[in-house]
Amino acid sequence: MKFIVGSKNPTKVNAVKEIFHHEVVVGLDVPSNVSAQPFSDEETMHGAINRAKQCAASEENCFGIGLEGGVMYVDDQLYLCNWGALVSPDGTVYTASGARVVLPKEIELELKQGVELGGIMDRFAKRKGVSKKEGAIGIFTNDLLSRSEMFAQVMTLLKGQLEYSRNNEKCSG
Ligand SMILES: O=P(O)(O)OP(=O)(O)OP(=O)(O)OC[C@H]1O[C@@H](n2cnc3c(O)ncnc32)[C@H](O)[C@@H]1O
Ligand SMILES: [Mg+2]
Repeated sequence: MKFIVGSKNPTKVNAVKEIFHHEVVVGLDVPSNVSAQPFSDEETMHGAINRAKQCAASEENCFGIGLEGGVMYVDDQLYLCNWGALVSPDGTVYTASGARVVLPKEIELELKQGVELGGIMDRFAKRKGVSKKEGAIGIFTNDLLSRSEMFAQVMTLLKGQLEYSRNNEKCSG
């Protein structure tokens, strides 16, 4: 079965390949239909769902996957957040969120001025292409957890939910 991921970002495509390693996995650029820099759990989740639905609709009988990064407040502290969505060929939508990490105040201030986190992170970490490699989560965990590993965890949550619902359908059917 083919898995179409709504991004060409290697951290996302590789995470799906790692978890669905027996399947055909391809990246497809589709719009998230939310802000380039989502600013809440809800907006980030909808970005993931929008991407997954477009991927699932792009071909017959395939799975669509959307992975979306964003930021969200808990009280007055800004966190990095991540969401994933999987749409099965029958149109069922599964969602899961990833690990969160606190973002420093100076990054929050730049984000509030409308700058995307990807660009901010490169300047902050004095590295290039952070969003396509270790990610903000890699930088702020001293490279203990990469963006790809975090997305792989989200994919595990989605795969597990898909398997759970298939097993339960069998039991009740
Ligand atoms: O091509 P796409 O799939 O859009 O990949 P992206 O890197 O832009 O990823 P998102 O749209 O999901 O993320 C929204 C913004 O937040 C940035 N971002 C999210 N998580 C990040 C992370 O862990 N490290 C660096 N930037 C991150 C990202 O670069 C974007 O500017
Ligand atoms: Mg983006």
